[in-house]
Amino acid sequence: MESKKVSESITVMNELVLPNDTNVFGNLMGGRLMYWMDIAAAMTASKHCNAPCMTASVDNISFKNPIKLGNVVHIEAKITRAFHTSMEIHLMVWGEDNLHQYRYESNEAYFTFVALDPNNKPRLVPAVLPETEQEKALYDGALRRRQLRLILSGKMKPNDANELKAFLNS
Ligand SMILES: CC(=O)SCCNC(=O)CCNC(=O)[C@H](O)C(C)(C)COP(=O)(O)OP(=O)(O)OC[C@H]1O[C@@H](n2cnc3c(N)ncnc32)[C@H](O)[C@@H]1OP(=O)(O)O
Repeated sequence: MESKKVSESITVMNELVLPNDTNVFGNLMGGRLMYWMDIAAAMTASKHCNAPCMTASVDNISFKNPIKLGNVVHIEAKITRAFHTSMEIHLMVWGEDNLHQYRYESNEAYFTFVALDPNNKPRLVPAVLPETEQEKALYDGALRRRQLRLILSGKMKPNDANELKAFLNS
């Protein structure tokens, strides 16, 4: 299976925060943002492997700054690395105030997707070819993040996580 570049599957999504999207403080609801992030990440995963994909896990999402009513939510989803049937997607989210022409960081997260075959069973995905320095750094870190999330979900024994152990002991 031929490797694919990160740039081949980037998704950029923009949404306007309307009153129905907000909480009692007049800011974007966290749950609505996670819904949009899931969609953006799923589009990147499916585009990378040309198959339908399921969300397998979501790493810690920390909300740095709330996004205000009337601002634009700008989401960028990029694949960092593919393993056998799973792919890690990195999401960056900004709020944009188009009237005053500035943007602010809202949050960042990693989602894991699994590609499915026509019988809804996991299927192999193409490898990722990182090109830029940032893509290479995200690619390198992906193996450790995968080991940590598999340990936390009870799917890997800590003793088997060699790269993570080496990193923690360095
Ligand atoms: C787009 C959406 O919103 S989809 C809706 C929400 N998502 C769902 O309902 C998914 C429900 N879960 C499932 O269907 C299954 O658990 C699946 C498809 C995610 C995984 O199926 P499993 O039978 O567990 O497959 P299996 O154990 O062989 O693992 C398949 C891959 O998933 C990875 N995986 C499984 N669980 C996790 C997890 N919790 N975190 C990260 N990766 C995981 C495995 O490491 C493996 O990756 P690899 O092939 O690259 O090594």
